[in-house]
Amino acid sequence: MSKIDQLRISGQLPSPKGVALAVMEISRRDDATLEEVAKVVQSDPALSSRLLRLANAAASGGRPVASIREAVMQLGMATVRQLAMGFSLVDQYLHGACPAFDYPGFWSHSLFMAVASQELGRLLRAAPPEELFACGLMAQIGCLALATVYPADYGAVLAEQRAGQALLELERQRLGVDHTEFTAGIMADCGIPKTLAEPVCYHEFPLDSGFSEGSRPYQLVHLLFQARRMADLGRSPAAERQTSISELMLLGGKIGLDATDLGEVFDRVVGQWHSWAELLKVPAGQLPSFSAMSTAPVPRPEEEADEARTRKVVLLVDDDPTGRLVTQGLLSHMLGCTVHTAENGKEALALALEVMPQIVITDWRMPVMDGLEFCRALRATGWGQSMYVVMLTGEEDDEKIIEAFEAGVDDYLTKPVHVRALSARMRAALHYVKLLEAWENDRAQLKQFAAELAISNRRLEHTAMTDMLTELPNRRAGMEALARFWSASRRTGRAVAALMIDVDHFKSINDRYGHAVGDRVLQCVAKAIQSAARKDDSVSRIGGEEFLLVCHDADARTALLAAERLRRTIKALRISVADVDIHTSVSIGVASIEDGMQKEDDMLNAADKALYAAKSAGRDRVALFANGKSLCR
Ligand SMILES: Nc1nc2c(ncn2[C@@H]2O[C@H](COP(=O)(O)OP(=O)(O)OP(=O)(O)O)[C@@H](O)[C@H]2O)c(=O)[nH]1
Repeated sequence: MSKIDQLRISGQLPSPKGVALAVMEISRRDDATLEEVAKVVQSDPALSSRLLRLANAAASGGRPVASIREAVMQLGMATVRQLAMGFSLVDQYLHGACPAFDYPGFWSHSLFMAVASQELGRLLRAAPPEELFACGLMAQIGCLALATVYPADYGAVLAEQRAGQALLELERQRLGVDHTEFTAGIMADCGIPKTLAEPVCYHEFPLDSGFSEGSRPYQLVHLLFQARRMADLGRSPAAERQTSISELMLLGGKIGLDATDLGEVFDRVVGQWHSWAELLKVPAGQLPSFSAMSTAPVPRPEEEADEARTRKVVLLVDDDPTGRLVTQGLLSHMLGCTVHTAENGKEALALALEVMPQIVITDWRMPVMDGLEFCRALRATGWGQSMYVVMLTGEEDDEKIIEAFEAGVDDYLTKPVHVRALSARMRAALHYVKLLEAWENDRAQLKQFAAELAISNRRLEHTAMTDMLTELPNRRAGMEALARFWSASRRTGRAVAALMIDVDHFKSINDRYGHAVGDRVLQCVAKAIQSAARKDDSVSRIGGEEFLLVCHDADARTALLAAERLRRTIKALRISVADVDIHTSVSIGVASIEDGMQKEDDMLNAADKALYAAKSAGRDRVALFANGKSLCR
């Protein structure tokens, strides 16, 4: 004999009493009439008013139902029996022996589920709404039964249960039986037909039911699951409501309920829940309207506040409008993403370029361009490389999944989309996006550092190679230029010449006018040399009042002519500083590349010798050193 049978025989299982029991007995007889049932019901004022209320709700819009007989006729014998049972149980078990079991809370939740089942049933025409009311009310009666029969052990089970953990496993471990078995047993005792009792027993895990999609039990089990989730929302903390709403929207899509219908049903259910709770003396908390809850900002922990400010952009591609709407709702409400939607890959590709999403969630099978083609096209672009792509698929086949990964998807999610699976996948996607952002940030910073470094290196280099007074290349730069010109000449066979220019009697300018005026004279001479030189020649300041001009493609004659021109230019300079006009002159030593010269220094030394000759010859003149001799002009 099963545990339940033993308990039933010993009278320990929760069971209806009084009028409900009598209704049950009568309705079991084949010759029972509605009049008999009505008569018994009338003897219980509480039951009478409750049945009248339901009958009037069922007849909404029509003539009000005033008599119990009419109410019983309207509801039908089976429904009256089920309701009588349910109400009888509520009345008897508002308190109990298990201190850990929240009896009023249990009935409040069951009542919410009853009203939600009824209203969903009315909308979807899945079963008579009043029968669904009774089913909703009794859907978790097994929990009450376990708390009643095993108060201590069940208390321990409840204490052990972690947030979000299903009770069934714990119950089986501790008690050797779970609440769904008790629910099934009690529903059978109450005469609830198997066609209703079975979906009720599977309502917590509809996917385990194995009911074929589209069948009536399938519809019922999902309807009850939806009703259960609505009831769960009734008691969930404010911070979790948006997640629950998103899940409800997802589930609603499965039973053909769009977001507007769902919102309307939910608000209606809450209203009825309150008046039923008053009637049955069970608590019912206050709830904001469905739309208020779905648009309320989600309270987030401190560390997530930044993330909330920078909403992630998601592109959702799905040709199924319901699936798209539901997933969009989950992404925006639950995860705070900005969601753009497209109906096929082609449309999505254009939209991706426009909105640059960080995450792409795409269906596989779509008209025009399917998810696989879309993903390949996206990955072929430069800008689509770093987007995180999740493929929605009904395919479980490994080969197919591999094909998707080869097309460039980062992850996949099996359809129908479940809220927990979507959240888990989105967690991974958001983690990737966060890392990518951090990396891009680092890269941008590195780029900036590199640019700053390059600028400062250029500045340093400029400083190291430039004479600060005249802003001409300094000696080091002048020597490097000389070496370059020399090598180029060697390579091309073209001539090269060096002109060493020295300001005459510069010391006396310093002595007479002061250092600052001397500086000014040096600047003016430097400028004059620079202006006289050809664009590609090299001018540098190689000593205090000494400059070097290196001319490419210049033989001795050309260099001499240039030097003479330069000497005259400087001689003609009128340098005005502090109301004084200063005139100066330069001596220039010229040398050009000659046979026998081994390196650039040989030419430089030759120019130096020529300069010495020019100075010695009286200054303000040009001298050439060629073939081992200096010649002054
Ligand atoms: N104002 C100023 N004077 C400088 C600078 N660099 C070197 N001098 C001066 O330039 C003068 C060079 O004098 P000298 O080497 O005797 O040459 P000089 O007077 O031009 O005589 P000759 O070259 O023989 O014509 C020195 O008095 C240095 O102090 C500078 O940057 N600014």
